[in-house]
Amino acid sequence: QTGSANTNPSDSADDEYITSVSIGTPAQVLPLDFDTGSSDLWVFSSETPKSSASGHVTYSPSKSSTAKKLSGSTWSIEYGDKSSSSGDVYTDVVTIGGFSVKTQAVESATKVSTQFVQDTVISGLVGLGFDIGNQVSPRPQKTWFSNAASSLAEPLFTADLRHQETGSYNFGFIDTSLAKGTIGYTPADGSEGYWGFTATGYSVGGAKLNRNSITGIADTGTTLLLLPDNIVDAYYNNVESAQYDDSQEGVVFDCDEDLPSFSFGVGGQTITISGDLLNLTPIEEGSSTCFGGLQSSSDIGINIFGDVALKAALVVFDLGNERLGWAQK
Ligand SMILES: CSC[C@H](NC(=O)[C@H](Cc1ccccc1)OC(=O)N1CCC(N)CC1)C(=O)N[C@@H](CC1CCCCC1)[C@@H](O)COc1ccncc1
Repeated sequence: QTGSANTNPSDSADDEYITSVSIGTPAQVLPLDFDTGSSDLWVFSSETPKSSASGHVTYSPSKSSTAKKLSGSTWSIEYGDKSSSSGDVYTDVVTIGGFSVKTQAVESATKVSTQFVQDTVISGLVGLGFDIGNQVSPRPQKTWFSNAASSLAEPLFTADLRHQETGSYNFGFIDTSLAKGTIGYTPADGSEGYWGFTATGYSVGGAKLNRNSITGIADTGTTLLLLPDNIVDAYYNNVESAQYDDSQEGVVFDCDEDLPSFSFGVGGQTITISGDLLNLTPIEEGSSTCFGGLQSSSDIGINIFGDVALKAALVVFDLGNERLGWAQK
């Protein structure tokens, strides 16, 4: 069996990618953010304070004949951007891209932080990280993919995120036609719950790859490419107008600059992110100052190959072989 779901950028900055998910009987369809950087499936629900839930699609377990309360279970999660949510837990049928998991832990939010209240394009997250990262207590729950893996044709999924275009998450199969290059595989480290891996080197503007390895995570739930300061500096030294903007908390530059590409090596392949994928958006509507897609990871303590990097590739999250595959798109 397999599943295939379309995913769409949330706005002109490709800030988030939104995928429709069906929960319960009859199906309640919610727009969710698939996040390989976390391991909880949680949703805005009938238990979320009305003031917080306004503008969001919500899940009502009481309207689902297959919903069951997981009594005594609670959850609480905080993300890298300091957003947070918490609540209690139900199990229900969850269908993604035509594939159904009958008894999936659906974490219902009784509390959400301001960022989530304001972010009305999504009604929650589908964590696609490793089960060890699940935040339900007293008994941690499995992710939707972990529950699905044993019934899928192959225990893997692929992410094909695109700039201002519809992309896809495919489960149980690899559609190699989505990629131009060969898929290069490298071991994945799931010990922290993330999809950790090591890139073997990098280069700016099409130069030869150096051999400075970068250990980080492949994270669909993070917008930017977040790397060490020395790499960020080496990149922006090539951008005449680049400067650090305190209010934006990042490097900005003139929108009409021709940005160099950024390449990294992984699994014997070279993934090149074109300059225009690294020029995210004007810092404000109509501004001629743009915010960079490559920013520093120094205050997070972990390097993150987020959507800016993932958009350049077809990425295979291969749980069965504990490996990550990357192919140029
Ligand atoms: C340094 S992880 C920062 C990252 N959150 C982002 O990437 C957000 C995403 C967003 C949210 C709302 C509107 C627009 C964009 O976007 C930005 O932070 N930015 C984009 C816009 C830009 N102008 C400023 C910077 C993050 O916590 N991801 C987690 C999932 C995320 C949570 C928030 C909702 C969307 C999904 C997750 O994968 C990684 O969890 C951790 C990473 C490291 N240790 C702990 C947790």
